[in-house]
Amino acid sequence: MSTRTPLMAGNWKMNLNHLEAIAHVQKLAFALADKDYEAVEVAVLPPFTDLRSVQTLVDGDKLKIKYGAQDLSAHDSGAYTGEISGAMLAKLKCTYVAVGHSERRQYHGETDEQVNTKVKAAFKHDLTPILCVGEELAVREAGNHVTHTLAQVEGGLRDVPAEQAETVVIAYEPVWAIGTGKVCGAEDAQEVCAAVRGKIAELYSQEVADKVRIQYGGSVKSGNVAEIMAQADIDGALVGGASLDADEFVKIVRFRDQ
Ligand SMILES: O=C[C@H](O)COP(=O)(O)O
Repeated sequence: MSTRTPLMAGNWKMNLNHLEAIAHVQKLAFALADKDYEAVEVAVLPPFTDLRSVQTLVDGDKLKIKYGAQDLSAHDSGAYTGEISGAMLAKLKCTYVAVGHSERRQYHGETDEQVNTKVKAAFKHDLTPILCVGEELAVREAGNHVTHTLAQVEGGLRDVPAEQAETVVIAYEPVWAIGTGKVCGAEDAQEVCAAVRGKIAELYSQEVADKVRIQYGGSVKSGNVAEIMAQADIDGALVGGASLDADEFVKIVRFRDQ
């Protein structure tokens, strides 16, 4: 296990309205204790429409849980119907924003160039991007998963300076393991996460690479999280389905007890 502070982030995707979000975060806050936050950084990524409610709750009750968005616009403001800017997310005191999630790449055709622009937009507004990368099944079966994923890392971080890059979070999510119940074996996940760290060392320096947190995502549950977190280059999890169950997400945060 690494010495970097693990980040357990719940990506709610398009689930939980703002009232459900309040109840869910209250449940998490009730269950999590100071010792949990000392060991692990805990974050939730609710839908945009929940963020103001989550902010109000976190501020009002001085909760230690962090939150962020699932996407942001590459633009700061203007005629971009339906988009949400980094400035708007910063105003809501978001800490994180997911960028380039495979569902954005798949359903919205996001390219590495667009993802790169969004990574820069996040940094511009002092948000920490969670840069999502990972291969589809056919790529894995062809044995090209490492090359494919490293190209996404390089594309996503293009022209990002070292002082920003060292704060980025990379989420390695093999697409075939997302929401399918098929977990990438811990050693297979480690292979790619180690290669991602190596790529960051090559692009920047070993010092930068040692600081970057790399999450695994794809059917993470309380039953498999400990094995995943035991890998040297895995510093947390980006949890989809299992993060919608507060008790299960708390167990994932407490992976050391599993
Ligand atoms: O962002 C989270 C990932 O897409 C993983 O989702 P999942 O845990 O439902 O497989």
